[in-house]
Amino acid sequence: MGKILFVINPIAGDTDKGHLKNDITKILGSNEISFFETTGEDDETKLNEKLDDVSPEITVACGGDGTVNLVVKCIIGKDIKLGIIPLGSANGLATELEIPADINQAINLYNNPKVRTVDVLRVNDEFLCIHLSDIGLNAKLIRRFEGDNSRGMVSYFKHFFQTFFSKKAINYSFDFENDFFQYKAEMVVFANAKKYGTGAIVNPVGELGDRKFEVCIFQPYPWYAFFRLTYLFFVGRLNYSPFVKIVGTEKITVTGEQPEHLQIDGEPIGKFKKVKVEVLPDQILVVC
Ligand SMILES: Nc1ncnc2c1ncn2[C@@H]1O[C@H](COP(=O)(O)OP(=O)(O)OP(=O)(O)O)[C@@H](O)[C@H]1O
Repeated sequence: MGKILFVINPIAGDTDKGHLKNDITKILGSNEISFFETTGEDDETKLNEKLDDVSPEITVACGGDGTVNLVVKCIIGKDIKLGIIPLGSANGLATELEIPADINQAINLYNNPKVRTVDVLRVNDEFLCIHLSDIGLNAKLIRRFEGDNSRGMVSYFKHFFQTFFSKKAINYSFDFENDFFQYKAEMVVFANAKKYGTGAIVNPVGELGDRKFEVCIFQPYPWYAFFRLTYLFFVGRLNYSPFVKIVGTEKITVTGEQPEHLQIDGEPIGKFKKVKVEVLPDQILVVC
């Protein structure tokens, strides 16, 4: 086994990671291991320097989806495999890949690593998304929550209700290279995967390595449809709702009548009127 670099986000998930390095060294003692800690500032440049220095075979994101996204940005196009130790408040990709939530079991995977190929999405020619991105309702909620120092579940639900009760639908045009349509929508999801870290299955037909992604369009619905919609969300049957359109594609440009919040892999990116998404097939080998 070649070198393994562990990228630790010390603040992810708000948990104590004091034992992490020791646990990794104990479980993987016979391997050549190095560590890199994120600071939240200029991590991409610093991690790229570390990768040049260490030349690892595997780089393991120890954190949530934001840390995974950082590692993917730095290893894409290089001959380096991705690993994940799920330590974030949102571990959407790790859950999707069925990486054990038990940290020691997740570390133990590197004693006998098996890999699978996953696609990556490129957003507005600039950002990479490996899990889920969306514009509208959810992105606005994430932006509000991230901007609140008080975090935690109480804060999350406060922002959830504030965002939910002030939601509005706007007109979007959907330009698939060989098709074009317009809909009013409250939220548009660009889904490489199936489900959010909460377990809500936004894209029942999602597959991480199918060389395409799905556009999930949430249209406005009457209040009484809320309960069925929530049920369908959690049992993975949103494609049975008349208010949700799910379309598979390799490329799309979505243009809203006004700029809307965009989030990528759980990180708020800003407001955009136009969002172009394309799949980069078979980009990453991930240990799972
Ligand atoms: N040392 C640090 N101090 C402060 N912020 C950091 C640090 N290292 C990374 N970050 C920030 O952590 C975020 C990524 O967190 P990640 O998604 O992996 O975990 P998380 O627990 O799910 O976090 P969040 O709830 O913020 O999404 C990025 O916004 C990144 O800039």
